[in-house]
Amino acid sequence: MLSLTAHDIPWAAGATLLAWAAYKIGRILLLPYTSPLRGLPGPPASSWLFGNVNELMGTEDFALYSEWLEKYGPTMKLNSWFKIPKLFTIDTRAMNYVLSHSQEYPKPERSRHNLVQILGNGLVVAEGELHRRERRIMNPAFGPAQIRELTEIFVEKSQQLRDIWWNDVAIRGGSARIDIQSGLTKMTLDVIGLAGFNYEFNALNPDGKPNELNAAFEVMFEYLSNLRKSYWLIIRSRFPILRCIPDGYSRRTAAAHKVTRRIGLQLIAEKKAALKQMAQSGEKTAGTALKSRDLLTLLIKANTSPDIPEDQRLSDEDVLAQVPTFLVAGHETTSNATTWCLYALAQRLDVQRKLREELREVPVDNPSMDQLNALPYLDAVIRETMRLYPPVVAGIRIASKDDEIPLAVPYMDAHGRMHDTVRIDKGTTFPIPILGVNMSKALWGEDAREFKPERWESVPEAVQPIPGVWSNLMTFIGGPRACIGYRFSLVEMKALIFTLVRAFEFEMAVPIEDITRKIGLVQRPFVRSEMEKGTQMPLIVKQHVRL
Ligand code: HEM
Repeated sequence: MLSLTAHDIPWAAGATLLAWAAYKIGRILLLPYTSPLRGLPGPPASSWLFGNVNELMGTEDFALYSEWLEKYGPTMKLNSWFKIPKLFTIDTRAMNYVLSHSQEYPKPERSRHNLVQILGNGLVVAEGELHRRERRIMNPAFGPAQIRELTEIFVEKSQQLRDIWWNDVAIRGGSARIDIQSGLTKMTLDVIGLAGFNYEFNALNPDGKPNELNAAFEVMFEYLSNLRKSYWLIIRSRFPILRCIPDGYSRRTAAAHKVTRRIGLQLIAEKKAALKQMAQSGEKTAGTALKSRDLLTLLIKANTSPDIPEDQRLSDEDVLAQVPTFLVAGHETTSNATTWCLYALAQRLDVQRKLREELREVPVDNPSMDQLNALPYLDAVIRETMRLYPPVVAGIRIASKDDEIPLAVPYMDAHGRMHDTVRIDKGTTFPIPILGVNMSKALWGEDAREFKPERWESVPEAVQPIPGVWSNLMTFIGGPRACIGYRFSLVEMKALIFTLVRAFEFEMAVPIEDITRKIGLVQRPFVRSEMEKGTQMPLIVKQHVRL
């Protein structure tokens, strides 16, 4: 009989570990021959090692995906490293299935880990029962009535940005090259500070002091922008065991998290005290009424409402986690979308003129939400921007069990057999190609890649089944995990475009081919010949003189 001595145990453990690793590696390497995805149509791998990875890294603007989608149909197999098959589909039924079964298709652990570094442990990363509870308590704060109340802030801050640009342009004789993205990002930070927490960032104020919360977020964004460049960060996000090794990133993000935590706790304490005072005095004074419209106050109010059973309420830690979530999720997304909107208008001067004519008809400078929503061409321009330039270009989910995903468009395998479902194994990742669906020629027609606000006068039948929460678009995705802040960002964007396009004319400052995009949390613009300057969108901004 075989007996192990104490001396043999490390060897036995080592051998078991090796056998386990060999088994795992063997299984991965055999996936091209064993995966249920192997029968799907798709492009051949350009090499055994890289699969299609190199081609996809080199593609810009989704061009290669579009080409393959046209060639292989809406559901295909792409080859990852070692030719491991990856599912890629823009099939509307498949997406609807995955998005509506959000409990069975959560976000993969590694993307949640990366999101936590920037957004905190809030709604974006919560899963299961906690997510359901958080969503129930937070939904009312993002309803139309609440956004109506916030519109005043959107308009005021848009006007502050307009006045800054107006002065910049005036001292240069009525026309100047301006990096519009920088001003827009400051504006949306100020807005989310005030509308989210009644907190003044003063980012637009040229004489304002550096803000420590803003500085903390810059550190977190540094983590994010390095995520695609640093092999160490990529490996660390895939192998959780490595995360305990301290490095510069983890030290800096931990320090930044300390700052957001301290300020978040202070804000929560202030809101609770204000609500208590309001409850005691029994009525709203003008000051408290104004303060009580911010998202955090509404969330705290909803969390203590008698409609929510005690055991369903969020802990202070859960409420605190929403502070960085609102700030990050609600800040650069909207400024980014507005940047691309002005870029699109700078290329289509006819659209810009038509829009300005509509906006100039409005007799007030401070429109309400209802006045903004009643402008049909502004609405079409925003929809078209959100279709062609979605700030978040893709999402990702992972199957928590073996499953069969239904398809609207069946696929034909290599043996000529038709399939109206795709079989997937537990652990299969499911990308949500937001940009791919928004730009699909099969769904939107041959002119899908063109900026045409007029298309919204009659949208094609084919887009009706797209499972987006807003406007047949995937921009805010759909289902129980759809963007909670979509109404907020749409009205904010309308206020910005309303104010800026009435005051200025926008033209390209560099040739169109010189503008490129890089994808981080959002797709940011860069100038090819000035990459060292970082993200920017220079446009020629001219004071609009009414004839
Ligand atoms: C143009 C602006 C915006 C875009 C394009 C956008 C896009 C998205 C997308 C695509 C998701 C889903 C991510 C995923 O599950 O993979 C999402 C979720 C979310 N967004 Fe937005 N967003 C925008 C503005 C906002 C604003 C203004 C806020 C808050 C003030 C916000 C808060 C959130 C939150 C909390 C979630 C998580 C929802 C959940 O999982 O239940 N977003 N957003």
